[in-house]
Amino acid sequence: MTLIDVRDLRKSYGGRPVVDGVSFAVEEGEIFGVLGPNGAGKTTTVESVLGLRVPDSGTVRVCGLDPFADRARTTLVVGAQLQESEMQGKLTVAESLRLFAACYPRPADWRALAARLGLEEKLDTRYARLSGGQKQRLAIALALVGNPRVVVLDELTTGLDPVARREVWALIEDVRAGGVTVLLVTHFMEEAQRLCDRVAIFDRGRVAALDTPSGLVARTASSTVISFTPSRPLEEDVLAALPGLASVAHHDGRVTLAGTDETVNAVIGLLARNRVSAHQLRVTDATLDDAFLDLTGADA
Ligand SMILES: Nc1ncnc2c1ncn2[C@@H]1O[C@H](COP(=O)(O)OP(=O)(O)OP(=O)(O)O)[C@@H](O)[C@H]1O
Repeated sequence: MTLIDVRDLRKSYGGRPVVDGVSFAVEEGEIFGVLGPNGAGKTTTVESVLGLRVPDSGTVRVCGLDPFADRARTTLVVGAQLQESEMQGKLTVAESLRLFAACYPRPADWRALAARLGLEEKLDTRYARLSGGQKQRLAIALALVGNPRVVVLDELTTGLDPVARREVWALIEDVRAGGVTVLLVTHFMEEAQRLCDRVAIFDRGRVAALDTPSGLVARTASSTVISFTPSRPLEEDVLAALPGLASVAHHDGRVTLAGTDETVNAVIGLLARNRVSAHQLRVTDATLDDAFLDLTGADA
């Protein structure tokens, strides 16, 4: 069942299109990632899904509701952690969670949620006194406290340390196991690769590619990376003639080739024929990072 349906969404600011015909559908129980360079239109899109921005044209449905026209009902089924949010500085963590829980007919147990997000020691701390990472955890807890069917998380783990980031990933996996559908905007490739069932890569207001993380990686010209230190230098034109080769790099006597399985087999044959031994030969799969760069020509 489709829970988020976005069709031909368009939005311009000052005559400049920033979302330029975006379409995608998120199925129930999915963790759907939205990736893209800065300014690609990700936040504008997800805030349209939340009914916080009015698109110029196109349609958005969340759990069958129009999030703008049906704002009140939408807020009961959709939780959100926005890229930037602020609570009243004097409210404590417990007060914020109680306040939000009171807005929903079927709230989660906010104490358990606070504990899960490592906030139990901070329940009596005022918002203004929380660290950036603690504010971020509270924002995630507030997104989940209404027991939503869909949760939209914009830069979920920005500002969290690596340990906290992994804890939050485990929490999101639990949330999904509980049947919640997740729309996740992220700049962290590892996060997308680890958590997301499917990913839409945004580029200049459009969806440049939409697939599973492994499907996106498989599409890159350089799906395999081979690196080794040859016992003697190999001729550049011989390397350049390798089948399936996407790129060659040299660093400190080490050769790094990006290519395909065919390239790996050809390199092994080449080394054997030339009686060149390869020290520390490594063959690794390309990552979502490589796919992202291939598709957008930009860094995340
Ligand atoms: N309210 C606004 N008024 C004018 N321009 C805006 C407004 N909101 C966003 N933009 C512009 O729209 C473009 C897309 O912004 P958006 O925040 O959707 O991108 P993003 O992909 O989420 O970027 P980031 O990764 O940096 O968060 C940007 O160029 C931004 O400057």
